Order: sequence, then C-alpha cells, then structure tokens
Amino acid sequence: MHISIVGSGYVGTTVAACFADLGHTVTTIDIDDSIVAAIETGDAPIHEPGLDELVAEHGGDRLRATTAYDIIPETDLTMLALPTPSRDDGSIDLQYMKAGAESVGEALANQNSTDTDTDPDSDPHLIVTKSTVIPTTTDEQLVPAIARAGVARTQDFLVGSNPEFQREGSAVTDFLNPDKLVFGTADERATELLYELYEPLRERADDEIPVVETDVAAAEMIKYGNNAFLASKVSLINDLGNVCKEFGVDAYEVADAIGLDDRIGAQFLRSGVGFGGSCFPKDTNAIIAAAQERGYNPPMLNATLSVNNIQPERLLELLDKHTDITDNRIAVLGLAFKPGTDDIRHTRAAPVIDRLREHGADVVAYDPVATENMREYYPDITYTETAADALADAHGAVVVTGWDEFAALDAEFDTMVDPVVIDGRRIIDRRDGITYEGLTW
Ligand SMILES: NC(=O)C1=CN([C@@H]2O[C@H](COP(=O)(O)OP(=O)(O)OC[C@H]3O[C@@H](n4cnc5c(N)ncnc54)[C@H](O)[C@@H]3O)[C@@H](O)[C@H]2O)C=CC1
Ligand SMILES: O=C(O)[C@H]1O[C@H](OP(=O)(O)OP(=O)(O)OC[C@H]2O[C@@H](n3ccc(=O)[nH]c3=O)[C@H](O)[C@@H]2O)[C@H](O)[C@@H](O)[C@@H]1O
Repeated sequence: MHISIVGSGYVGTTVAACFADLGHTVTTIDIDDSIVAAIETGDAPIHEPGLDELVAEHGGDRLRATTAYDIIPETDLTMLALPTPSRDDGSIDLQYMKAGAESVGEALANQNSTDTDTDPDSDPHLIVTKSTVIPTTTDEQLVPAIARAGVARTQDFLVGSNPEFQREGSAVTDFLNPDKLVFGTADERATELLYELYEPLRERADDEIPVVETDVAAAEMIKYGNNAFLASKVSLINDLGNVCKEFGVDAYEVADAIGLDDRIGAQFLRSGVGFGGSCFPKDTNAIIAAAQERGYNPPMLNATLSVNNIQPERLLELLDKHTDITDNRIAVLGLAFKPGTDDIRHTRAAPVIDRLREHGADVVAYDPVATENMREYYPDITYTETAADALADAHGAVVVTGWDEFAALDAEFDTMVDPVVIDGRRIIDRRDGITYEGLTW
C-alpha cells in the first residue's frame, strides 16, 4: 500500500519508518522543513532506539517526507498523527487536528476538481485518526473539518480510529510487537483497509496479535482507558507506597508480591516520585475535562492526578527532615520524564526544582541527555557534566529519574557536605555513611 502520515513527530515518524520496513510505501507530511529534510536524507528527526537504522535504510526511498498535502490523493489511506496538547484548563486542544483534517479535505477536493478520469469504482480515501482524541472527536469534529472543502463522507472519504500504544524509548519495538490492534470504523471497507495495512505485521506474528474491531468512538475511548488505567496503577502503587512508608514497610517488596497475582500483573508497580511525559498527565486531564463537560466528574481519575501531585512534595518533605535546604546547594539527579529519553515534558523534575527554589535552595542539576531541553525552561539553575560534579559540596540530593548510571554512584556521595540522599526511583543502594531515604521504602 502507499500510505500518507500527517504529522511526523514521535508517533508519525516511528509508525512511518516501521510501515516502510514492513514493505509499504510511506510519505509523511509535516509543516516543519527540518523534519522533512532529515527524513529525505535518511536521518531520524527524533531519538528512538532502532529508528536511526530504519530511517537510514528507507528514508528518501520507500519512506518519503514532504510539506505538501497534494500527495494525499495518490495514497491509499492517510493517518493523522498530529499533536493533541492540553489547553490551560486541561481539556484537549484540537487546533492541530482540525487544521490537518482541513488540509487533507482540501487535497482530496483539489484532486476531485482536477481529475477528469477518476475511476468511479475506486475506493473513497480512508482517513485514520492515530492521535489520541476524546471519544466522538473524529466523527463530530474532524469529519466536518475534512468536509469543509466540499468532499463528502462515504462518497469521497471514510474515517477510522487506530490508536497507538507505543512508549517513548521503546517505540519501534512496541509498534512492531503490539499487545493489540484497535480498528474503530463505521463501515466494512474501512476495516478491510486497516487489515490490509497491518497484514505484514500480523503475518510476522502468525496472526497472533488480537484485533479489536469496534466503532470509532469506542476505539478513541480505549486509548484513554488504557492510559488512564496505567497512570492510575502508578498512582495507586504510589498511594500504597506512601502508606507502606508510614509503617516502615518496603513498598517494593509489597509490590513484587502483589504483582504475582495475574489479575494485578507485575508491570507499572514502581512507586516513587510519580508519572510524567507527554501523555499520562495530558490524557488524564483531557478525559476528566471531557467527562466533566458531560456532567460526570470522575473521582478515581481526579485522585490519580492528586496522588501524582503529592509525590514531589513528599520527596521534599523527606529532604527537609534531614538537611537545611535554604541557601544550600541541593543536587537534582535526573531531569528526563523517564530513563532512555531526553524528553522533559511534564517531568517530575519540574515541580521538584520549583519547590526547591521556593525554599531558597541553590539547585544543581544533572541528566545524561536532557540538560539542554531543561535549560530552555530553567536557564537560571546550575547544570553539571556529571552526577559526581552535581553531588560535590551538596547539602542533599534528590533522585528524580531512574537512570541506570545512578546505580553505580557510591564514593561520589562522600564528596557531599551532608550526604543526604532522597531517592524517588529506588536506584541508589542504601549504605552506611549516607543518610538515605527511599520515597516509599
Ligand atoms: N509520543 C508518544 O509516545 C505517543 C503519542 N501519542 C499521541 O500521538 C499524537 C502525536 O503525538 P507526538 O507524535 O508525540 O507529537 P509530536 O509533537 O512529536 O509530533 C507532531 C508533529 O505534527 C507536526 N504538525 C503540526 N501541525 C501540523 C500540520 N497542520 N500539518 C502537518 N504537520 C503538522 C509537528 O510539526 C510535529 O512534527 C498525540 O495525540 C499523542 O497523544 C500516542 C501514543 C504514543
Ligand atoms: O499515549 C502515550 O503517549 C503513551 O504513554 C505511555 O508511554 P510513555 O509516557 O512513553 O512512558 P511510560 O513508560 O508509560 O512512563 C510514563 C511515566 O510513568 C512513570 N512510571 C511508569 C511505570 C511505573 O511503574 N512507575 C512510574 O512511575 C515513568 O517514570 C514515566 O514518568 C504509555 O505507556 C504508552 O502505552 C502510551 O502509548
């Protein structure tokens, strides 16, 4: 198949490169010239393990990129992988989705007006929402945006929802080994096209990937259900972890044991300073706001955010118990929202640094890859080249990201004025000579 993907960021580029590797011809469309130029010359525009190799192999060949939407009518289907950020009140901001949908509609309408010998039996163009959008968005917001240019649903285009479940840092592997595929459509032909699209992936897996066939709104909701459940699992283990700490019980030992119950499962039970990233906070806020707009205020999902907000506070309370923060040098180890990425969106390091500065601390921060991104938002704090440099002469240290290299730190703590270590990710070994506190252990 020849597919077009509108939006070539974390999701669009990964999905495009993987589909190209699976044998499809793929064209990504982005408004950012530098992204387009990178892909065309075989360079990945974002950092993801395994992506460099795929873009190097297929970029400029089976994987193309452009800023021009007029390629769309030449392709068999179009995926929208555009951003769906939060507005100030937490609700979803659909401006990029609507703009992209309108441009797709215009491209289809241009083709209709210029093409005199269109095959009357040819399929309407399938437009698939890959981005995470509130249930009913595709039908109620995107279809009218597409149709604005004069093209008609069913006759000229079909729509579907095919949400994405990949994680940053393992996006390529996740995409190629999904736990499930979700096909949300309103008609059989759209479903058939999605099966055709995923056929090479399903073939590789001997057809063992479960496919959920459903309607468009349910597919959209499945994505929020997935993220809300995982975010809530993290908040629940954090809540239980805080209880464990009150009793002097190790929350990790408890989590390992409860994770042995198949009904609970062992993943996403690492308690600590909470979840960040471009999706859990944004999507939990968006689905709460959308539910509230319809008259239901979901207590569990609100609690998920509340627990996430108190974890950085608890980290600092522990620090405050053991050292004097005001006017003293405090090391922040880890700035990325999780290890393996330079992404700092909604990182838990932000509230930690904010509180430290409110208390008058002299903040010294270290991250193996995210420093430059953080510097943009926090130009006034000190950044060091190594964790050892951050710890030297510090009156306390907090661990915010669980980078493996922090596990090897040892003698570096002896250079601190006051070797107080508050670990928000259970990555440092407790030992004599350090005043060590785990957030939930
Ligand atoms: N980042 C992730 O790991 C995951 C993200 N998602 C969802 O996928 C969607 C996309 O997220 P990301 O890829 O992270 O976003 P991103 O911000 O990395 O990429 C979006 C791209 O769209 C481009 N763009 C903006 N307006 C455009 C327009 N009118 N026409 C063409 N290109 C345009 C931007 O230049 C950018 O390159 C969001 O809804 C997100 O919630 C879903 C699963 C995983
Ligand atoms: O919609 C999305 O964008 C994606 O959001 C998450 O992926 P991601 O945010 O990339 O990373 P995760 O590995 O899920 O971690 C999210 C946050 O939870 C935290 N976390 C995770 C697991 C855990 O046990 N404890 C914990 O605190 C991490 O440190 C991180 O800050 C989901 O896992 C993906 O399935 C989804 O596609």
